[in-house]
This record gives sequence, structure tokens and C-alpha cells, in this order.
Amino acid sequence: MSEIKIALLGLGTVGTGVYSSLLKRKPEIEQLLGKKIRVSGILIKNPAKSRSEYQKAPLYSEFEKILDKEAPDVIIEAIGGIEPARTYITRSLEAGCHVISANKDLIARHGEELINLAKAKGARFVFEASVGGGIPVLRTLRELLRINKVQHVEGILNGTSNFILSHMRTTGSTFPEALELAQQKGYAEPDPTNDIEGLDAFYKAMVLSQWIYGVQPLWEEAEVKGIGTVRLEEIQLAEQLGLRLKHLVLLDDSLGLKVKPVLVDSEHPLYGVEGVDNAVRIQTDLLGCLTLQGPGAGAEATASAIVEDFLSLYESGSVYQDKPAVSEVAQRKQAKEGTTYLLIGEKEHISGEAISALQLQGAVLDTVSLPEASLVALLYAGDLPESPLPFTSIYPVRLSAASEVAEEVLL
Ligand SMILES: NC(=O)C1=CN([C@@H]2O[C@H](COP(=O)(O)OP(=O)(O)OC[C@H]3O[C@@H](n4cnc5c(N)ncnc54)[C@H](OP(=O)(O)O)[C@@H]3O)[C@@H](O)[C@H]2O)C=CC1
Ligand SMILES: N[C@@H](CC=O)C(=O)O
Repeated sequence: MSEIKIALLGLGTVGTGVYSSLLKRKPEIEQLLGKKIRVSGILIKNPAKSRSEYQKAPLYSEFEKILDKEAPDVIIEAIGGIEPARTYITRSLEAGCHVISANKDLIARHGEELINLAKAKGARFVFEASVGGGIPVLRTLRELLRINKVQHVEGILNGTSNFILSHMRTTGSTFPEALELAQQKGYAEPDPTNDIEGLDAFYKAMVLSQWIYGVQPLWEEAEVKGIGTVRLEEIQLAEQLGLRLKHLVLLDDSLGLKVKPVLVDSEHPLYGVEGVDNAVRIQTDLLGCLTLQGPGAGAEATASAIVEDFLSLYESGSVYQDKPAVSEVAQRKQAKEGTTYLLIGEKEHISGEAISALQLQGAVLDTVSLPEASLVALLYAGDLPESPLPFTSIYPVRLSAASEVAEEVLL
């Protein structure tokens, strides 16, 4: 039986998950492929770090040695960041190796260039784990929705943010406490800034858009906001109104993109997506609405997507790796604002005048406050006045009745 040699770049959360999944599922993988598999080398940065005892493959701290000495057939990149990952992937593809990556930052920026290089070299570059962790989003879109036109996508694409918001709400933890737990569980990036500032979900949205439409929204026009300023009291105020805060990605076929915290009501399909789960709601012209949900981060879930990608490399006739046709994108549009908001501020700063200014343009539907807290929240329907408002946070609210209307999908 011939052998497939796999080199792993990185042995952190994802790399360790991949290594142990390959070991655990070795008999099944070898039976499916009709070939032996072997992890021939692992690239790490810090040779002094202690590693798990079960880890038997040779460790390298120089990429060239992995490529030249081990001559792998497949490289799995689980380092992260732009450099040196980009150089290593480029060199691997140039050498004719297939490459699997979970690196959304890199794929959002350089995915096209790497796909083109792979094609030119008769190799494959696949990256299911870069969007939605373990959920097979890219493959479903490419293989199972081939004649559907995707009109819009609404999703939760950052596991860390969803975990933090759920954990704060269900346990009363503060933001830093919830973030620390997400880091311990291996959900957050080594530097969690991109997770909590919305950039991780933004990169995933860019990968998704390129995958679906063959083109990305203009980076500078996308609205990107993270959950870094969310306070526990705000989550609790929203809960009193039956609303949950979710960090959403909203993308449509006019290439409007918003990535931001949004409140959803209990009828909304993403209301119950909790913890580290991600979800992607895909609205197409023929099928209608499809929701894919599952773990969006973590060692095992991400390894699942990577190992499935590995199998796909050896499937004949798979269209999964084909390059998308560039869709005719309707004129690029600015995203539309919705008209329901939760306005939160200090009670003592919210004057009668401010309320009157709101009532001139809309209606205050409800008001809630927390016992012994100085914050008050107003549920407001209408346009926001242009004059400065005395609120510290303004969250758009997605009501389920509106969520089916394509025109209104971008808040
Ligand atoms: N964590 C998750 O749930 C998910 C992560 N991803 C993506 O997977 C990738 C890896 O993430 P994760 O495993 O969490 O990250 P970690 O920080 O846990 O692991 C990174 C690994 O890469 C190695 N490394 C870093 N820099 C270099 C370098 N210059 N040369 C050689 N090795 C290097 C580190 O070596 P050393 O051990 O010596 O420090 C470490 O083993 C990222 O692109 C991330 O965005 C995607 C989906 C989910
Ligand atoms: N840090 C990311 C990991 C997966 O991509 C997240 O939390 O979603």
C-alpha cells in the first residue's frame, strides 16, 4: 500500500487537534483512501516548549528541513497570521504539495493568489476550517448548492464572541472573566484582539464572499464592530425585553457587509445559537433558507474540518476545490439601516428633552432598568435623530418578523 506523507505546521490548539484526530482515525482514513498515512514532520516555533508524550512525529523548527528532508505530499498549516505562513504555503504549493489551512486572516487577503498558484502547480489549496470552525460551510455551498443563487447570508462566525456573550448572560460573569475562559478552552486566537474587535468574523465574511460571489466587499466600506465594549448590565437589560445580543455577520449579493453586535428576539433563528457554536443562514433563490450550525472553534471541531479537507484532496471528481465563477454582482449598495434599536444610558443623563426628540421621529416601545444599577434601556422604533443622543450604547434590534425580508437583512 502506498503512503501519504503529511507535514503539520504548528502544534498549538489546532495542530494538536489535527495530530490526535489523524492518529485516532488512522484506520478509517487509510481504509477510505486505500493508502497509508504518516505525519512525517511537525514545524514548531519554540523547541523548548514541553509537548504531549503521545506526540511521536519528528519536530522541526526550520521549515526548509520539513519540505526538503521529508518531501511531504500534504502540508497542513496551523500557524496563523500572514508571515511566515504565506511564504511557507507558497513554497509548499510551488513544490507541488497540497495545502490545507485554517488561516482566515491569510485567506481573506491572499486566498486568490494561493488558489491560482495551486492550480498552476497541479496542487490543491483547501480551507474549510477557515470559516465556521467545524461546520462544513464552504463545501456545502460549492457541492450541494451549485445551481442556487445565494441572496444573502446571516451568521455567527466567531466562536469566542458567541461564547463570551452566552457565558456572561448565563453565569453573570464579566467580560474579562468570560474571555479568559474562552482562551483556556482554545477558542480565542493567541492574541484575542481580532476575536473581540470583530476582525476575525470580518475575515471569515471576506472568505465567504469570495467563495460565494467570486469577489469581496470593499474592505473600507464594511462596517465592523466587535463585542469589546459590551457590559454585563447591557446584556441583562436586553434579556428583560426577551432579547439576546449576538455578534452577527450580514452579507448580501450587492456586497453589503456588516459585522456587529445585534440584538435578536426569541423568534429569530439565531437566538438559540449559544456557547462556542457558529451558525450560517444561507438564503438562496431556489432552496429558500438553510441554516448550518455547529462548533465554530476548538481543537476537535477545527480538526474535523481539516481532516475532512484532507480526505477531499484524494476524492476524484470533487468540484469542491474549483474556483468560483465571478457572479454578476448587482450594483454595490450601502447597507440599509433598520429602524428598531435598544438605547442604553445612565438614568441621570437621559432628560425629558432627549425622549421628546426621539418621540418626534419614532416611538419608545418599552423602558427597562436593573435594580441597584444606574443604567436604563429604551426600546425605540424609528429613525435616530441627528442631534447627539445621551446614550452610551445603541444596539440595532433584529425582530424575527423582519428577518425573512431580504430587503431588510442588513441592519
Ligand atoms: N483555535 C481555534 O479554535 C481555531 C483556530 N483557527 C486558526 O488556526 C490557526 C492556528 O490557531 P491555534 O492552533 O489556535 O494557534 P496556537 O497559537 O495555539 O498555535 C500556533 C502554533 O504555530 C506555531 N508557530 C507559530 N509561529 C510559528 C512560526 N513562525 N514558525 C513555526 N511555528 C510557528 C506555534 O509553535 P509553538 O508551539 O512552538 O509556540 C504553535 O504550535 C490560526 O490561523 C487560527 O486562526 C481556525 C479555526 C479555529
Ligand atoms: N478564534 C476563532 C477560532 C476559529 O476560527 C473563533 O473564536 O471563532
